[in-house]
Amino acid sequence: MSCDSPLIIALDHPSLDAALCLADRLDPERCRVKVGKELFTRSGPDVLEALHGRGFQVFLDLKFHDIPNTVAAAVQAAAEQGVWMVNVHAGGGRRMMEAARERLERHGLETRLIAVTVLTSMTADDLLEVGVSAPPATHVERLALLTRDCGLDGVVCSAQESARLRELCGPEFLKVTPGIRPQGAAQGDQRRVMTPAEAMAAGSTHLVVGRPVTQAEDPMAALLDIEKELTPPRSP
Ligand SMILES: O=C(O)c1cc(=O)[nH]c(=O)n1[C@@H]1O[C@H](COP(=O)(O)O)[C@@H](O)[C@H]1O
Repeated sequence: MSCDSPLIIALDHPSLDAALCLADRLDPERCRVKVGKELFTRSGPDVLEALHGRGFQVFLDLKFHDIPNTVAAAVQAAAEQGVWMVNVHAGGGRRMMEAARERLERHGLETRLIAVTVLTSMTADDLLEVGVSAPPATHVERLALLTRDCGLDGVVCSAQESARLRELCGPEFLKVTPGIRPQGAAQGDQRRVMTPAEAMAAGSTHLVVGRPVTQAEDPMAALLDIEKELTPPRSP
């Protein structure tokens, strides 16, 4: 099933059963889902098969970061399981990203390949501590340009960086943005956040939303509230 919603719901659950319980409360025509490290490490590829069977397009978010050959093989393995999108860390560098992209091309795999720039939990101080003295926005720009140059489909970034990246890399370049917080929602461990409407206005192409939907009493209602916020009001 294909889906044209920009919403990607992060199934950050500790077990296959818990993730499917949540997925069964969502509509695959109104969102895609993201499977991350904890869920995949616990459940393995079974979770992908179960979600595909329910009609969801899946973003496999394992943020690969290793030597080029290892990452290319991992990206191929993900794509062969039919995932819609997979990601690597842009910090892995040009040869790693090019190897991953070339591997997909060589095997005719159409999975979208994107790269994480600077995690939305990172502040300028966090970057400084790992040897990056540039402000987060500058480092994101550098990594996004490198990612585009390597022929990837887009980046994961904070919505606060989407507008600048739309200018630099063009509107077609995917800007997948976590750190989305509807008005009044708890920020949690996220630092560079925006509301869904602000993020789309800034040029994000996809919004990754976790806890504001998954922890809601009625997840589908929370998703529809976000959808409503994104739909421009009709003129009278
Ligand atoms: O790659 C990601 O999806 C990601 C990158 C990033 O920089 N920040 C970030 O929060 N994420 C993921 O996006 C989701 C955000 O979840 P919430 O903070 O609960 O909305 C989590 O699954 C994170 O792993």
